[in-house]
Amino acid sequence: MSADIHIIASSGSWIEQSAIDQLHHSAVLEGIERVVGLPDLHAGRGIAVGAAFWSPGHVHPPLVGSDIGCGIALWQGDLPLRKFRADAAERKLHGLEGRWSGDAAAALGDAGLPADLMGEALGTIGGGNHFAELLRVEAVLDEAGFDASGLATDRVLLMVHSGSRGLGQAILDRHARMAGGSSALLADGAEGAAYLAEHDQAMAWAVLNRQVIAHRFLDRLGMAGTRLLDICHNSVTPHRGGWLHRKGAAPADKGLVVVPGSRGDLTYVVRPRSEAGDIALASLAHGAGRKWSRSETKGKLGRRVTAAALERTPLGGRVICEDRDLIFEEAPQAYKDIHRVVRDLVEAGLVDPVATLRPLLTYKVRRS
Ligand SMILES: Nc1nc2c(ncn2[C@@H]2O[C@H](COP(=O)(O)O)[C@@H](O)[C@H]2O)c(=O)[nH]1
Ligand SMILES: [Mn+2]
Repeated sequence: MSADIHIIASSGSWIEQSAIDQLHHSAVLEGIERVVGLPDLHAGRGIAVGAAFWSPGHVHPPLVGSDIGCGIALWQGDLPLRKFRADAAERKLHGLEGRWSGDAAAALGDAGLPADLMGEALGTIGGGNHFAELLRVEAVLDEAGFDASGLATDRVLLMVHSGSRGLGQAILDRHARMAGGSSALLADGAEGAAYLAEHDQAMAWAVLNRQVIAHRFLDRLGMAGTRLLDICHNSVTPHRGGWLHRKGAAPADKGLVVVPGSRGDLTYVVRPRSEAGDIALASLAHGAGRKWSRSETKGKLGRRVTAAALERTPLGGRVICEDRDLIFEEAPQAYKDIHRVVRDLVEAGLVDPVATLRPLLTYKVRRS
């Protein structure tokens, strides 16, 4: 039997057939009863990204994926925007790839995690589309919502997108090996419970990771900061008596959400509508979503654009990315139109936009 599939996107939105095919494959997995595709839907490695899946009694580790707990945190720095200098910030952002010099064991212990749980990777962004980005408020779209958000128009903001690094991958691999052919685990069986316990640790580790990354960046820039939100978009959590898998989907039941476009486009801060009910499985788009795969992007841009040109963005932002392949793979052109994605969420009655944010400097990786 196939689950009910609901896709939230207008007819003009960019949704590839391969992503819809992947939703159909997931819809026949054991115990899956509801599937929702969000406007950032795109094909992933076997499982569509930008989607939510609900089952009354089964948990499927592949529907969360390898980067368990991946998410986005938004911090507000105490540096007044008028004092921000991109050249100085760029000079200061060094030495962030190596091991954190803080007390990882104590930080892990304080977060309720084993003191030796991958302390060596704590506070590192990782590769792919993970990033840390400095931004400022571009426009206030809802005065009352903005006042309640804690955001200020005259401060530098820091957005951190990272996850559980190798930890989530190891958990997924272990359970995939044990499961053999089928990915279904009974949530109240021994193996399901073991996966959920490890998943919860990886979620907590990822939240702590984003916190340490933010502290490292703020510290380098000589700022203090306050965390305004932290939202996981890869998870499986209890929902309406069953289990809700989110694969690249932000929760609509945890307060304000940031929906980033790309390093060359705006980010939206949105307030989920409480009256939206469960039409989207309490989930929202977690970004713009990819329009082109990584290899496609390199091929399409390779001859037309230089790596140096990609170090500056159409909105005047800067990019620190000393990995030549990655700077192409993550080019703004590879992503869908964020304004359209957010408009689809608004038209579906799921969110009210509060503000937009403009990127000033995006940090991906340094080699030295
Ligand atoms: N502001 C920025 N947004 C970015 C950047 N790179 C990607 N993105 C957006 O984030 C989501 C994250 O997707 P995930 O599937 O990897 O979790 C992606 O869909 C883009 O819209 C960036 O450098 N800056
Ligand atoms: Mn992510």
